[in-house]
Amino acid sequence: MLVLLIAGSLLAPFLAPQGPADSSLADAFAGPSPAHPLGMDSAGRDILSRLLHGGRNTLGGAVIALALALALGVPAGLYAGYRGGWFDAAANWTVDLVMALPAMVVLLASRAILGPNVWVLMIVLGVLAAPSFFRLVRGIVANVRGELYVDAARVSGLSDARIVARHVLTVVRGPIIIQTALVAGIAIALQAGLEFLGVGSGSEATWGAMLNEAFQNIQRAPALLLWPGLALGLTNAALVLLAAALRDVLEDRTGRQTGRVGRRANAPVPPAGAGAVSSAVTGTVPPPRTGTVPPAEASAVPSPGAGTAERADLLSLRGVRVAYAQHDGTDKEVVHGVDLDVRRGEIVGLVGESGSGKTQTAFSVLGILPEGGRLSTGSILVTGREIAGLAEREHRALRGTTVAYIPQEPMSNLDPAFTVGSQLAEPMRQILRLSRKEAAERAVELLRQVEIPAPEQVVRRYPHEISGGMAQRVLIAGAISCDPALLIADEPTTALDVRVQAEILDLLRRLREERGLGVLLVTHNLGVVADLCDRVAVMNQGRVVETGTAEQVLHDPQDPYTRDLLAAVLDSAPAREPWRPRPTRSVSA
Ligand SMILES: Nc1ncnc2c1ncn2[C@@H]1O[C@H](COP(=O)(O)OP(=O)(O)OP(=O)(O)O)[C@@H](O)[C@H]1O
Repeated sequence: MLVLLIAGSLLAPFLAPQGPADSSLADAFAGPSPAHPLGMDSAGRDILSRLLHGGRNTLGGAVIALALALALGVPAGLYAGYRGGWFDAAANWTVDLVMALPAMVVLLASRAILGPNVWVLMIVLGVLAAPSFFRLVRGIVANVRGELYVDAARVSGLSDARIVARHVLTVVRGPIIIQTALVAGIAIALQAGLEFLGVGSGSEATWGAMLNEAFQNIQRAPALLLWPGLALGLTNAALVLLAAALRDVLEDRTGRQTGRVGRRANAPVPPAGAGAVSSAVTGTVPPPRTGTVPPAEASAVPSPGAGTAERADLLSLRGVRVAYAQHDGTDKEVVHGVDLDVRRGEIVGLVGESGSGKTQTAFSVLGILPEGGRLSTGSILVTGREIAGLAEREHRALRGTTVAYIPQEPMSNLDPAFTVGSQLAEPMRQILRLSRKEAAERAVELLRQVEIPAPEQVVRRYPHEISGGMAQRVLIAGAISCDPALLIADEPTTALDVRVQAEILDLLRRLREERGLGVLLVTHNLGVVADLCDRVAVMNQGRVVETGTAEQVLHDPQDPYTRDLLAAVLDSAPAREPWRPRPTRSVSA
């Protein structure tokens, strides 16, 4: 539609039956005829000709306003955002000043001073619109400037111009295109508004001037309003749709690039207040952050070929397949029919190299597959109950109470705005319906259970006041707070130093013994498996290639992939002596 409107305006001299100002008073208000398909206006001018020529002026004016706004706003925003310093301060000050001016008043004043010329008004409008581009670009560039990859580019010797062209422009280009479409719509509407109010030049045909003229004759020939109104409405609608479509395309592209990391359940908790916070702490993992419930589980059906071997009492997967919908309408399967069992009181390691499908398998049990992902077929029994195909609401009720989750990065899963105690207490108040006092007491008790010294003080601390190891214990305390039967731990020790890792593994072992918990431990660390797990399932490329007791799999691997995995462990180096403090030596001269 935009292309049609623009082409019609550009080709106006060839398409229009006559000049926009040619009039024949005898034909005033004449209806449509073969020579004048849209009829004549109050001065006997051909409406079609005025519409086409008016498009030239209206759209041309908007192009001038836009070009000026872009030329002023974008380079200034790039420079200010990238360099900062005095230019940034001065530019921000100027922009604040311009934005504080009421646009309509400035336009009216400009007309009084510079004369009633529509092009001049569009130049003034361009200056007034430039700050919106400046702010948009400056904000994005200032963020990108702090990214590690920009530092890396600087360190590798790239010039500033090259860094801006390569790393910065690619990020701001999308928002600029969207903003351009929106500002174009605003420029057209403002210009038409000015003409309608009679503030424009009046001598040139524009859609606004046509509206003005039609409005003056609304009693006599209301149909005159139709054509300029339609042209303005369609142009603005087309621009808004274009902006929306561009945003969808560009967001989709960024989503595809970053979606996987962004949607991992161990990504930072969104700033959604205590509810979201507490869910991370309890292991009641929040639903996918994209805001849409995964269509996933609803369509899952136990596969006919699901294995028939005896199924474990706590967690039992048969023939579980996870697939992601692709943009071309096809499905990409990332987990291809996994069978897995965890019995009560058992710790099962799910091992495999990065990308082998461990997390996708765990997420399918938790019902938190990222957007686009779904459990396509398979059966998942949790404490004997089939949860494949469960609605999101029912799945949520299971999380925390029956299945709890311990994420990988403890610090990013605690909200810096709340104390440890309140983050632990909130879910217990909601799920277990404990009073504030009972929940606070139980939070202290839980911290004691996970061997945090002085728990009465720790509950009052904020996450930045505790260590990474302590934060992981807090998350474990949260995970067991609502007494689940199954813990799913995703690389729970990866972010911790070796000594703390060993303590956390001891803690998991003790919890299993005391509470009879079953644990599914997602890891690629075979040392952790050897230390902690009773049984192991080895995954490769979305399939379980070997299962067995930890002893069997680690000492007598049957599958070539497992053998490769074990061979890749650098264990031939002699173990270091345990660390001991050195005896103090006296230093003699
Ligand atoms: N949102 C997604 N869309 C499409 N494919 C995905 C998505 N998330 C993961 N995958 C694919 O699923 C496969 C398995 O990923 P998964 O996260 O389960 O691996 P993993 O074994 O847990 O690896 P890691 O140890 O690195 O976390 C990978 O090939 C990955 O590319």
